[in-house]
Amino acid sequence: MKTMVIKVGGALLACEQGIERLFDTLLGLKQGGWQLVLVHGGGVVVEQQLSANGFVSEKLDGLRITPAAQIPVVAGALAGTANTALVAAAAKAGLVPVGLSLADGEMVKAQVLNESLGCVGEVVAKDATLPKTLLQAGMLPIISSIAVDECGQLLNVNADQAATVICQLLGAELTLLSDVSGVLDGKGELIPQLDQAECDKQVALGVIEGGMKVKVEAALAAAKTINNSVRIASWRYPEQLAALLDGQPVGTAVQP
Ligand SMILES: Nc1ncnc2c1ncn2[C@@H]1O[C@H](COP(=O)(O)OP(=O)(O)O)[C@@H](O)[C@H]1O
Ligand SMILES: CC(=O)N[C@@H](CCC(=O)OP(=O)(O)O)C(=O)O
Repeated sequence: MKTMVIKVGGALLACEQGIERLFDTLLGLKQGGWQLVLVHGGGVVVEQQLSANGFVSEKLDGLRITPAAQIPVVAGALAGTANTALVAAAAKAGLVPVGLSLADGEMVKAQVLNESLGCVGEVVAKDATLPKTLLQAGMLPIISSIAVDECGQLLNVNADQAATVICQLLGAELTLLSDVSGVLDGKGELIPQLDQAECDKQVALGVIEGGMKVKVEAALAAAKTINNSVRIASWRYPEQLAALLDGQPVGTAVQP
């Protein structure tokens, strides 16, 4: 059976209608014969909860600097608030979700990415037993981007990088759904196709930056591993979800 990893992030967690439409789409894809894994971020929820706890948060090149004192709040926001909200909505839509984080079932191996970012992790694929077992049972794994390293330290992983690693783990297709309709050029127009050379050019020009730079780099890494294009599109627009359901081209195709 074909497997697709779908990643959602951005303001989705604050958009009830968006969540409902997403799971209706996932239900349609499942009925169309796809095995699905949902990987999620929730930067908006992280920011709300850090600020409610009196923390100020900063990003560096699209990655959140995560001091050790903040990781309990970040883990609570992503593996708790965001994950359970998505599990609840998936169950309501008639799917059989299982809420997980990257820390479960030895799916990945994690380590600190760079001491200067604090408790931020980088991950590589390890053992696919857990998600494969759940998929065979017809369930929908919903995975947050919280990992644990070999010392038992909780780590905050960018959710696009988390999705790439789960895609690599399963040899699955990958679709990254964001707030924006895809990668945009200097005039704000959608770039339908992007390869490494074009990506390097747009990054050097400063057209692709911040969270989108992290996303495109994660998409390129995944595309090369699976030797297939990776889609960057949006959960926001019903017509993009409909196209995804119909197997039509949508958003930006990142080419290996
Ligand atoms: N060339 C670009 N095309 C589209 N978005 C871009 C581009 N460069 C930077 N961005 C920014 O990247 C954001 C998407 O990245 P991010 O916020 O990390 O998404 P998500 O939270 O969905 O993972 C956009 O909302 C936009 O502000
Ligand atoms: C290290 C790092 O940047 N972690 C991200 C994890 C969540 C995420 O990636 O959320 P989106 O997909 O909504 O952007 C963060 O703390 O915001």
